[in-house]
Amino acid sequence: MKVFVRSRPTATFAQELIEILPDGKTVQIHQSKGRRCGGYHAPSSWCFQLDGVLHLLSQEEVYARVGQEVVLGALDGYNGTVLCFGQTGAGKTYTMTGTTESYRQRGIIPRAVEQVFQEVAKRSGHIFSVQLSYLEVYNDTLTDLLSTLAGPQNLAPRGPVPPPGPAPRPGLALMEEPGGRVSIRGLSLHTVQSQEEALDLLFEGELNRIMGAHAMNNHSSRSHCIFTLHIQSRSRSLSGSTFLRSKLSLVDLAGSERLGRTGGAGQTLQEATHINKSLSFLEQTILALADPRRDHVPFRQSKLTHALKHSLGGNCNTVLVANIYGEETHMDETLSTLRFASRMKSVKSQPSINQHVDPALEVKRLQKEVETLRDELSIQNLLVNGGGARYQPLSEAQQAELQDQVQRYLEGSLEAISVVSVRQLQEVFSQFRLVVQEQEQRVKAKLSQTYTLVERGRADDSANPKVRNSKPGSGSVV
Ligand SMILES: Nc1ncnc2c1ncn2[C@@H]1O[C@H](COP(=O)(O)OP(=O)(O)OP(=O)(O)O)[C@@H](O)[C@H]1O
Repeated sequence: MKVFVRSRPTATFAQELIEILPDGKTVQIHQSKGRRCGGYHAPSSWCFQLDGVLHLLSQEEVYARVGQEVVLGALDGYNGTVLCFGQTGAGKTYTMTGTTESYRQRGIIPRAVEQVFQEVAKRSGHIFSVQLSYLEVYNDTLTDLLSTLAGPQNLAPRGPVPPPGPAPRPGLALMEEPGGRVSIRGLSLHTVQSQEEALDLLFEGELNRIMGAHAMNNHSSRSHCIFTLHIQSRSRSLSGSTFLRSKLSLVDLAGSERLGRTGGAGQTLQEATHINKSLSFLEQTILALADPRRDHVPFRQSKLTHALKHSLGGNCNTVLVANIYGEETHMDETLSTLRFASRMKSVKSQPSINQHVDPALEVKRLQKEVETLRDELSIQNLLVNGGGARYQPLSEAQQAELQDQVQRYLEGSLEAISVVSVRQLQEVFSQFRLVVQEQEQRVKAKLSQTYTLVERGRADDSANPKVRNSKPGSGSVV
């Protein structure tokens, strides 16, 4: 897995405590004097090796490092996930969605949508279909952020067909299918044809997200959100029945909070408890995934980890952005975010292309192949074993049938002529000869309306040019 660290810009960045090494990939944390970590005597420094430190980089630069490759992979049929993780207020939503105040500050999701549609326009050799869904996990409950827009046709086609009339909004449920695949029953899928349509849905979903204010962020996400693009593509040139289907999941996790610091009470406190609990389950899951001796990974401990089962490792290209707020007062949170990041880095994934076969098209293809093989076999039998059929002339009806086939073949309405005997083969060839002769006659007749046709090699014409006008607007052709 790829892991980056992004620091939120601040005038009071703790540069003595957070050292970014010149390789741009290593962060060293130095202990401040007399400091203890979590009640223990902490070592004097920690070193974290990552894939990149995104310090004071613009949204565009962050996208180029974090998002571009994963999006290209998704268009090639690989599942991809980008996750933002970190303490509250460290810049996860800014990284993932950006701000609506300025177009330049748009985040990974709108840029990924833009790149997907740009690539779709470039790849004219493929037919693409793009659908999206937007899921929220709030207090361990799943919510469809786009359910208000979902017609019954958009709901995942599982379970009994709903009765006509306004669709009741079913609760979402995580379903584990026989092959271990996790799907979310009831989550609406929306087909989008353009970047604009996709962004409209993103903003609609954003409006439905649960946000709250607390001492450290007055616009804090109180839930985990998973925006997913479902991409399907089929080659225009290959008439085969295979197609590619991939999922690009863009995940904005709620931030970990130290309850005393955020000053929450009542609902905010309850939310924070849920957020911290689900993040701690996420850490346990990552720990298990990173440990090759563990054969059980506790994905089902929480809705968040269960929903992310196929987005963490497995056959997916996963990138984590660990957001930190590099001020001295947040050193404990920074340290724990970096620890999470380095655990995530040791999780192995094996990205593989998601190729599928369309069963209906595959049956048609196989039926056609069986027919062709049967025809070839009967010709082979006739050629090898002989047999009376070869010498029997075709009946008039058989000849007419073949003639009709040849005509339709030449017009383009018939893909192949069906031939099962040498006699028929000969008849097809003679039909072709007839067609060519008729064409020749027609061309000659047309030319002689305008030109005088002269035979090549005639003595009195030997000095003639090949085409000679005999009257204005006409000539002769050799
Ligand atoms: N790289 C950055 N550049 C400019 N502003 C930033 C950056 N990162 C974060 N901010 C600003 O910091 C504030 C908090 O960021 P944001 O809401 O993204 O944090 P968060 O990690 O999503 O918090 P929470 O977990 O509480 O939802 C926002 O006003 C955001 O615009």
